[in-house]
Parts: sequence; C-alpha cells; structure tokens
Amino acid sequence: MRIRGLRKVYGGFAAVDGIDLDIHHGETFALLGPNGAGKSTTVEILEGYRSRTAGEVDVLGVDPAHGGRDWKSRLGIVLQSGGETGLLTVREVLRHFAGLYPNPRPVDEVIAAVGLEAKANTRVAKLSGGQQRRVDVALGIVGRPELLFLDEPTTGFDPEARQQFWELIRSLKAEGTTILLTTHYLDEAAQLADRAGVIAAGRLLDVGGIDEIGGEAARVPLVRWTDAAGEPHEERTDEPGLLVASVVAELGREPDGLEIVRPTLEDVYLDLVRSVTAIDGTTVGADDIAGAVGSQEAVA
Ligand SMILES: Nc1ncnc2c1ncn2[C@@H]1O[C@H](COP(=O)(O)OP(=O)(O)OP(=O)(O)O)[C@@H](O)[C@H]1O
Repeated sequence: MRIRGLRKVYGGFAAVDGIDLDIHHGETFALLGPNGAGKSTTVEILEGYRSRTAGEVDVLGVDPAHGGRDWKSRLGIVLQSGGETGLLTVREVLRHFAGLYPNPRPVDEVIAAVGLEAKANTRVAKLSGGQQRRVDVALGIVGRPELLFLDEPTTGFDPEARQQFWELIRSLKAEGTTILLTTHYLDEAAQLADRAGVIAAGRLLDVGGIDEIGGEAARVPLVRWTDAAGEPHEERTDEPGLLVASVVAELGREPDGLEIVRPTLEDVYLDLVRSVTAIDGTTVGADDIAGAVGSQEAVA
C-alpha cells in the first residue's frame, strides 16, 4: 500500500493534511492518534469508502477511488461502528456474507475463531455489545482477505475476548494477511503491530518499528528512589543497573521507593502527541506540528 501527499479537506478544514506512508505486504501496521486526528478518514479513503481531495493512493495495486468488485473482495473491513443487527442469527449472517466472496473461510471456523460458538444460533440483535463487535470482526475475516482493515476492533471486548482476538490476528498474520489497525489501546498496538504511525491534526508525526517509534531518547529507562533525607529522586539513564549500584553504595542499604521504569509504547505515544497538543487539549495546527517535530522518518 502506497500513500503520497494524501489530503482530505472538509469545507475549509484539512482533516488529512499531506500523509506519505507505505505499508508492506504481510505486515501489521498500527495507525495511532488522538480523537479527530484523521485516522478513520485516512482508512476510509484506503477502503474506497471516502473520496480524497488530493494525493495518490495505491491499495493492492489499485486506486481505491476506482476499486471494483474484485478488488473489494480482496479486502476485509471492520468499521468503527459496525453493529450488524437484525433478525438473522450469527451463523446466518456469516453464511450470507461468505456467499459474497470467491474463496470464503468455512463459517463455523470463523465463528469459533471469534469465540461465538455458543451464540451461533442466536439473533445478532440479541447479543451483547462486545459479542456484536465479535460478529463485526467475523464479517471482516470471512472472505479470507489479503488486506484487513481493523478500525478500533476490540472496543467493548472483555479482557479474555481481547486476548483471544490477539491470537486470531496473529494467526491471520502468520497466513500472510496484511493488517492495518487503528486503536486507542496502546498495549494492543504493542502486542500486534510490526510498525506504527502516529497521526495528529491530519499529519504523521512519526513512523517506525513498534520498538523504535518516538526515537531512542524517549525509551531511556527512568530510575526513581528516595535518599537518606527522604527526598525523592528520578533520573533517566541507559545504565540503570550502574546508577542503582551507586545509589546503594552511597546509602549503604537498599534504597526506599526504588523503581526502574522502562517507557511503554503508551508513554512514548503520549510524549509525541503532547508535544503537539495545546494545553487546553485541542490539537494545534499543521504548521505548528511541522515545526514541533522536525523532519519525519522516511519509510521504504
Ligand atoms: N464528513 C465529515 N465532515 C466534516 N468533518 C469531518 C467529517 N468526517 C470527519 N470529519 C472531521 O475530520 C477530523 C478527523 O476525523 P476522523 O474521524 O478521521 O478522526 P479519527 O482520528 O478517526 O478520530 P477517532 O479516534 O475519534 O475515531 C475530525 O475533526 C472530524 O470532525
């Protein structure tokens, strides 16, 4: 998937403001960003559901603005607000959708993969919110997609369902499926994605490997301890062991309140996004972002 200079303007407002991005075949890519950043707009353009104002987009070798039925059958889409309701049962709705694809997965296999065996004969409208979301996921994968779009797929899932979903995504990835995931759960992105992009105010702030994004400096461990006088200290260091050893030597005993904290993807993400977010919580303009983050890392 290749995106160059993508823009989407609503009225005078640029929701997507010049995005360049490549997503490689077979990778799982997480698109991260605060509410209103432009994630869904970008994803919907890639899915062919939304027109773009400017830029070039290539998805599985096709411009989504002109993607026909064959192209669509190669995609799997889990929209942000699916909510497949109505009078059909889980198995019936999946059978119906499976019939629209040339090479669908067996319906019962899909039902098992999303953990809905016990509800296969229940009407979708009678399922809980989290169970309906699992139906959305099932509908996204029943066509055996080459490219799967997951827009906040696990919203409303209980912790066990989320773990089960992660296993499902790993197995799809192992089969070679390319996956574009948007999520507000940073642990989910860290668990599943090979690479991530952070977007705010329609611009990509950073793109990189899930263990690299934000740069090395953002991942330096933080050591916290309390000294003999009861004063709290914290220091960032690449050599936390040596720092702890020197603190122990100085105190002559185990330090109180000792902690070594390694920044998580969530910490790194929050640092990135806060650097371009105004104090009142509104995201600043695109020109300010360009100044704040400097040059973006190019992706292959
Ligand atoms: N049809 C529309 N008309 C006008 N503005 C829109 C339209 N759709 C989206 N927007 C605006 O574009 C911006 C980006 O919205 P988008 O839904 O892409 O954000 P998002 O990153 O997916 O947010 P969230 O995390 O809340 O889902 C928002 O400011 C939104 O209000």
